[in-house]
Amino acid sequence: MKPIIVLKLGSSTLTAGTNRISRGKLEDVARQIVALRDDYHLVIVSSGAIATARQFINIAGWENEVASKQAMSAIGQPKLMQMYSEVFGDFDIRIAQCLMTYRDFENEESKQNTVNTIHQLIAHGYVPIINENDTVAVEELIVGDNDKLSALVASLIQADKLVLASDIDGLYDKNPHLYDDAQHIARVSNFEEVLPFIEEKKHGLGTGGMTSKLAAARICKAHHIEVIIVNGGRTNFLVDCLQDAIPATRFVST
Ligand SMILES: Nc1ncnc2c1ncn2[C@@H]1O[C@H](COP(=O)(O)OP(=O)(O)O)[C@@H](O)[C@H]1O
Ligand SMILES: N[C@@H](CCC(=O)OP(=O)(O)O)C(=O)O
Repeated sequence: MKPIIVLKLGSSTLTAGTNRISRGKLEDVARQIVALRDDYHLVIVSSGAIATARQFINIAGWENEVASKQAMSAIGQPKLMQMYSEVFGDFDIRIAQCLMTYRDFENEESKQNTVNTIHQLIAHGYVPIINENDTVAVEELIVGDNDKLSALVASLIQADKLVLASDIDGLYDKNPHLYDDAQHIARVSNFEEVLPFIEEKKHGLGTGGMTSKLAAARICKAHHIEVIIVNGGRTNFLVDCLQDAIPATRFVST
């Protein structure tokens, strides 16, 4: 079997900084999958269900509370998958949807069923697109942004690499949004050294930020999976980061 790359795409990458899912970004990802598919199997962990719902429904009257977000996710998820299907279909990429929760990683039977499903899909040339099942679990809605989910998926299916698309070129020695003199970090081998570098701009609920990306990298390190944080706003970001052609942060898995 070819090595597996798990690619995590968050809402900010998928919307390309706008309030709509960017078909241009989906095309960019599709083109890269085509470029890589002789060498790798691709598995996508995608947020964006709520962002998709926002562009289809009049959100006035929908409170910004967890239950409303769950309902919006249920509305947006099939529309998001429709967009993936349309755009990826133009590139002859077939897709499948898997919805999961953290609890599925605690149950041996669920874990085995998940592995079987994903391996069957990739063996038949399908790209699994995974999101949290927001109807039955709300962990990522409240505290995360699918970073941890993507790390659990990568570990479970014994992926070769996890690529986390961010809104920034990776990790710096301090938050560049807060400090002009922040220095980029290309490689990390020691987590304890970099933890103090994280200083999130937003506080409270609803942001994963670098904190959840480091948590994801920590999970993967235990399974010897390389993690790369790259700026998903760059065109061709996945292919380029694999070739070390753009700035990114690699967490070496030795
Ligand atoms: N040391 C750091 N280096 C880089 N980014 C940092 C750092 N500390 C905090 N951050 C924040 O993490 C953000 C990237 O995390 P990401 O999960 O992609 O974004 P978000 O969850 O905000 O959509 C950056 O935009 C930045 O605000
Ligand atoms: N699962 C939900 C939300 C996950 C989430 O918070 O992700 P993100 O919007 O990338 O911070 C969705 O697809 O909209």
